[in-house]
Amino acid sequence: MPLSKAELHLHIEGTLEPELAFELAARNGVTLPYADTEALREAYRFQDLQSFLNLYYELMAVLRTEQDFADLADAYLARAAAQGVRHAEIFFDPQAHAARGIGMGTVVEGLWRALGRSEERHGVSTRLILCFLRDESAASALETLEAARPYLDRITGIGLDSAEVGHPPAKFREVFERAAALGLRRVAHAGEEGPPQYITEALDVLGVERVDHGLRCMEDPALVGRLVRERVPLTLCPLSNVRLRAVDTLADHPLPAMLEAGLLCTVNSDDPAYFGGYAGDTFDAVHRVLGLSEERLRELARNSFLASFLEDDEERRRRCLAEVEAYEFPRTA
Ligand SMILES: Nc1ncnc2[nH]cnc12
Ligand SMILES: [Zn+2]
Repeated sequence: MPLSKAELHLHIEGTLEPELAFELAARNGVTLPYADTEALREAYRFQDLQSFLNLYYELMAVLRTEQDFADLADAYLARAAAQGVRHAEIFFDPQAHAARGIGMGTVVEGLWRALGRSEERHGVSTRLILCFLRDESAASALETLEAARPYLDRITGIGLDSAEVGHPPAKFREVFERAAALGLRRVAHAGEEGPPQYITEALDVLGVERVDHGLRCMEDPALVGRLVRERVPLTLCPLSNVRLRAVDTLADHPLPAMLEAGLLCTVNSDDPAYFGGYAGDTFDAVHRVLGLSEERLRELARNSFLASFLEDDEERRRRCLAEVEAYEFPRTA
C-alpha cells in the first residue's frame, strides 16, 4: 500500500505516454514524425523548458475528440491511483487545443467523462484547473476565460503555464481579476526558469494561493521568509527540474533545504510521461536520492492535502489526512 497523497501540479497533456500517442494517432489518422514509440522516446532529451514545450505541443495533435481526452485522463487516473494518489488537481491547456480547432467543450466534456467517475472507479477525487499560456497574449487569455464560462461548474481554478521568461505574471492581471470575481481559485507557475521577482508578482498582482514550482525563491532569503510566514504552498516537481535542467542532478535539488527552511513544500510530477515518473515514483526518488526521512515524506503527503482545494469537501480532506498519519512505511529487511 503506497502512502496517500494529492497531486497538485499535473498537466493532463503531459501524461500522454508514447503508446497512447500512437494509438490516438492511428484512431484519428494523424501522422507523427516518429517511426515508433522507441524513436519518440529518443526525442525526450531536453535542454530547457522551451525544448520540452516544442515536443509537448507537437504531440497534442493526436488529441481530437471528447473520447481522446477521456481516454487520456482515465489512463492517468489509473496510474495515479496505483501510486497512492487520492486527490488530483489537474491542469489543462485549452489554448493549445483551440489553436488546432478543438473547442473548449470537447476538451472539458471529454476530460469530465473520466473525472466525473474517477472517485468511484479509481478512488481519486479530482478538480480541474484551466491554464492560460503565458506566451500568448493577455487578450487571448481573456477570450479563453469567456469560452470557459459555460463550463465553470466543472472548473475549480485557473493557472498560468508555458514559456516563463519574458512573460511576467503582471501581463495577466486583468484575466486573474475577472477569474477571481467569478469565484475561481488562482495558481500560477513562477520561479521555474523565471526570477524570484515573478513569484512576488504572482502573489501580489495575481493573488495566487499556491505557487507552481517556486524553485528560484531560494535565491531571495526575504522572499523565502515571506513564503514561510504566509504559509504559501509550493508545488515542486523535482523530476521535471532535472529533465529541464533547472538543477544539474536530483542530488542537487534544494528540496531538503526548502523543507529545512520551513517552506510548505509539496512534490508533484508535472508531465510524468516526459519526465520519468508519476507521483509515487517522485516520492520514491526524493527518499532514495535526497535521503528524505520517512517523517519528511509524511510531511510532504500531509502538505499536499493541506494545500489542496478541498474546502468544498472537508470530510474527504480529513479522511485523506488520517490515512497519511496512519501510514506505516514498509520495513526493509
Ligand atoms: N513545467 C512546465 N512549465 C511550464 N509550462 C508547462 N506546461 C507543461 N509543463 C510545463
Ligand atoms: Zn507545470
